[in-house]
Amino acid sequence: MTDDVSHDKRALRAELRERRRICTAKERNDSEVGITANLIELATRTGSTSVAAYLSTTDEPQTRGFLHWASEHNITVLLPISRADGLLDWAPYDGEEENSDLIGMPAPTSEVLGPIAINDVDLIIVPAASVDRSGMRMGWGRGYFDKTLGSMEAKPPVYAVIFDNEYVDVVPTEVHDQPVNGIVTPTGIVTITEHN
Ligand SMILES: Nc1nc2c(c(=O)[nH]1)N(C=O)[C@@H](CNc1ccc(C(=O)N[C@@H](CCC(=O)O)C(=O)O)cc1)CN2
Ligand SMILES: Nc1ncnc2c1ncn2[C@@H]1O[C@H](COP(=O)(O)OP(=O)(O)OP(=O)(O)O)[C@@H](O)[C@H]1O
Repeated sequence: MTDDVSHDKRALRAELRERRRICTAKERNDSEVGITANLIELATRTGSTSVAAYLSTTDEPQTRGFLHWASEHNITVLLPISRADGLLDWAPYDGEEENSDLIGMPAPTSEVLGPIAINDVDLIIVPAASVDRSGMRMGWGRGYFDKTLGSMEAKPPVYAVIFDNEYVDVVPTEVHDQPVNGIVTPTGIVTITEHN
């Protein structure tokens, strides 16, 4: 059973990865404007003063416009750094130079805080490959966010950032998968009530 699900996830990820890869420059630009505006709206609406987010790669929904806005509005943003043990370290966004972490994701070069630093934020913005209408999230396949979210006792709102076509009826799920409270796309914010 689980093998079928992980096969389904892999196939779906490959398809979504390819769709992101073939996006045109114009599509990327247009989506960045919307994503930034909607992330700002979400942070404002939730009155967040401290947010966990991520440094996007070229193919992901772009987060840097939001990060820049947050730093200008005295909102602390923590960014993940992948660790070999499957947990995430966190480090504050400082607009300075970036590095690559051990799996080649962009990572901050500021002071490294341990995995529990995320417990203090008001809002968590996560990357995802796809989210379904019940809030189940499928990530990129290393379980980093499932472990992180699954280990938190009191979770603030968790929103995944995806493109509109990645919000689907159902994603394949396994027992360890953690749901999100909503999604942010280039065209809007959807809050999902089921599960939460
Ligand atoms: N910008 C960004 N930073 C992030 C994440 C992210 O998704 N985006 N992460 C979120 O967790 C963590 C890194 N997670 C990753 C998870 C998988 C792969 C990866 O290369 N996956 C394979 C597919 C594996 C499969 O299909 O089973 C691949 O894409 O080829 C890379 C990073 C931490 N930092
Ligand atoms: N809470 C957990 N404890 C231990 N292992 C876990 C946990 N969550 C996920 N895993 C393991 O991580 C691997 C990847 O899981 P999955 O395919 O659900 O990742 P994902 O949700 O796509 O990734 P991510 O959360 O990094 O974006 C699986 O082998 C799974 O067994």
